[in-house]
Amino acid sequence: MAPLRSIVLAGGGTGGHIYPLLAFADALRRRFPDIRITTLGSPKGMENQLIPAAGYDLRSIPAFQLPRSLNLDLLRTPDRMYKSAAAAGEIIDEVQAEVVVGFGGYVSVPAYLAAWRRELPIVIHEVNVPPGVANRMGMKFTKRLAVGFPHQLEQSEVLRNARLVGVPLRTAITRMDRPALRPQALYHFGLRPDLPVLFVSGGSSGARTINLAVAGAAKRLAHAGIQVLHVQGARNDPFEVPNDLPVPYVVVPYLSDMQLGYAAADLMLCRGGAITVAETTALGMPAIYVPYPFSNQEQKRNALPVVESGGGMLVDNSEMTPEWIETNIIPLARDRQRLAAMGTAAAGYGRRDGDEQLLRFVLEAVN
Ligand SMILES: CC(=O)N[C@H]1[C@@H](OP(=O)(O)OP(=O)(O)OC[C@H]2O[C@@H](n3ccc(=O)[nH]c3=O)[C@H](O)[C@@H]2O)O[C@H](CO)[C@@H](O)[C@@H]1O
Repeated sequence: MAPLRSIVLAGGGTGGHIYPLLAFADALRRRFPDIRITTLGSPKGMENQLIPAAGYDLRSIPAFQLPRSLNLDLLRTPDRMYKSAAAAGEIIDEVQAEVVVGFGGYVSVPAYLAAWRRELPIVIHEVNVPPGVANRMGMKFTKRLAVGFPHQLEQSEVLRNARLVGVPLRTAITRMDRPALRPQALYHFGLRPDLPVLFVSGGSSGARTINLAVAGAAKRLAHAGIQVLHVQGARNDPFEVPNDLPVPYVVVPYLSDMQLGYAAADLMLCRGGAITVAETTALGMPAIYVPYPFSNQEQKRNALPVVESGGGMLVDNSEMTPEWIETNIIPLARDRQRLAAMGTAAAGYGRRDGDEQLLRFVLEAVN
């Protein structure tokens, strides 16, 4: 099989689209050290921080906003879409890309359109049910669809014939030896080795409801001997945590080295974003999922199979209160046996080879 020489990866907006793109870029680089990897992003998304920091070439193309629901008139009318597609096409031509792989987010649509006009192979990676608007538009241009989870094949008509590849995850996470990294991670955050750690993260943007509930339960958690490592989300308002707690409660705005958080944690409290679920299960991390309530139930669908297999708990956003935490999280965090059983069940659902499986699928498309 001839080596791939040049590829364009498109995806942007939040971490949920960008981290899989980066993990896939790493897999490409490992397999084809000389490959030219060009990423397409929009001027304002998180890709502008995350992609250059990971050492990849990011090209911005003019942004245009898609509606939350699919409307095909968009493909016929707006100038801005064609301006974006022209910009994407110029980049595709310049780098002589052999294939375009998209991960969703508005910026993927012009990349799909430009690749289709050039008759280049297009591969779409989708992690949600229902699929995101951008990827659903992309499906007009290609039948090469890859998904992250088994439930997507069952629950979405348009994804029924997709290839199940899993989610490309960062090797810092998939290749991590959690027990070995734990002492360093605890030291890094100033946490104690003798008490359980609750790791709180509301996805790439943070989650206000979870932040306020956990902060409101800070005293009760601390007096029960439970430490908290709390990622508040870079753009979220700060919240008050009492400063006279008997055990550590550590607040950080964002974790670039997410593996350190996972290594320090005994139990996670999180939203149900697809990449988060892929990571917790790949690591066998017991987790309490609080799905974001305003996104077509997609986060509930992500978390439900894990919870049904015994790997976690599911809580409605409206029930996420300090009282719920006291009643449910405190006993769980202190029950090592139950945590271990949940972790084993979560690991049974998780997979670590999404990057390699997607690479295989893309190479099939090119050859
Ligand atoms: C509100 C909303 O619409 N959220 C969507 C968004 O979630 P969101 O963008 O929050 O993405 P996910 O929860 O799927 O993934 C978050 C990613 O950010 C990383 N991370 C997070 C915090 C941090 O401090 N450091 C860090 O590295 C996590 O390790 C993970 O890799 O995209 C997901 C994937 O399309 C969807 O399933 C979610 O429904």
